[in-house]
Amino acid sequence: MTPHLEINNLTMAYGDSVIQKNLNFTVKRGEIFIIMGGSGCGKSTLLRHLIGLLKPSEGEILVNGVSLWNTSFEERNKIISRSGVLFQGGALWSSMTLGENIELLLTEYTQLNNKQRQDVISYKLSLVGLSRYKDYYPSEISGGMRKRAGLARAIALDPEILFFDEPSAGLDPVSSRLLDNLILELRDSLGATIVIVSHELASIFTVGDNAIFLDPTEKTIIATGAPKHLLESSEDSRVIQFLTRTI
Ligand SMILES: Nc1ncnc2c1ncn2[C@@H]1O[C@H](COP(=O)(O)OP(=O)(O)OP(=O)(O)O)[C@@H](O)[C@H]1O
Repeated sequence: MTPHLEINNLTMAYGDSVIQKNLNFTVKRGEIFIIMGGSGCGKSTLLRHLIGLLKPSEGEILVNGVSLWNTSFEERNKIISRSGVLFQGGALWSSMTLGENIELLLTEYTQLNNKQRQDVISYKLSLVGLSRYKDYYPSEISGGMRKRAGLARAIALDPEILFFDEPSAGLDPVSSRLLDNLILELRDSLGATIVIVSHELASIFTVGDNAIFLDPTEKTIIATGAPKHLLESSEDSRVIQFLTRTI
């Protein structure tokens, strides 16, 4: 079966500054895949490449077997429109209610009429436990609720693949655990593939089916596998140190 994502010999750079090189990995359909590594190693940069915001210096990214950059502009936009993204902080539009935040995407990208849009908004907010908050502004709800609202917006267009950048950043341990449970529920109910940048160990071990570990010095992947398996069997001190740290 074709992997949902296939990354071949990817090198990423800002100008002359190479961030990571020779990255090779695949993400299976329906998998929760974690991109991990210490601060500044290039996790968010990789995520920005996977969602088509940045163009590789070398190598290619295949989505369902189709190269993201070796294709037409229209085809690339079509691929990108089938993915949902939750950036750090939730990134909701603060001048709009939660309902309006979702509605904007539906108006832009679908032909749904007003009644259908309201039904989708109610359904997506109910999936993340925010049914009663449709008319609230982001500033009127908690940080954990804002993350969930961002999640509702990320799934507004029924994406096949979801990308999350540090979803539990800034959350207390309880909200973080609730968000992990929600991510698992969404994977099961939507059947979506989920790619998460994270350095939160509790979250990595709870939701991760598979993972890569980026190293800032070698500037490439130094470990691949299920996080629990890496913890038990990796012999690389950098990986073990990361997976057993206490902060
Ligand atoms: N737009 C940019 N232009 C130039 N350099 C950048 C840009 N964005 C990030 N970088 C650099 O690329 C490197 C990787 O950054 P990136 O944010 O991808 O790392 P990260 O692993 O996600 O870090 P963190 O865990 O701290 O969020 C860093 O050295 C950063 O300074």
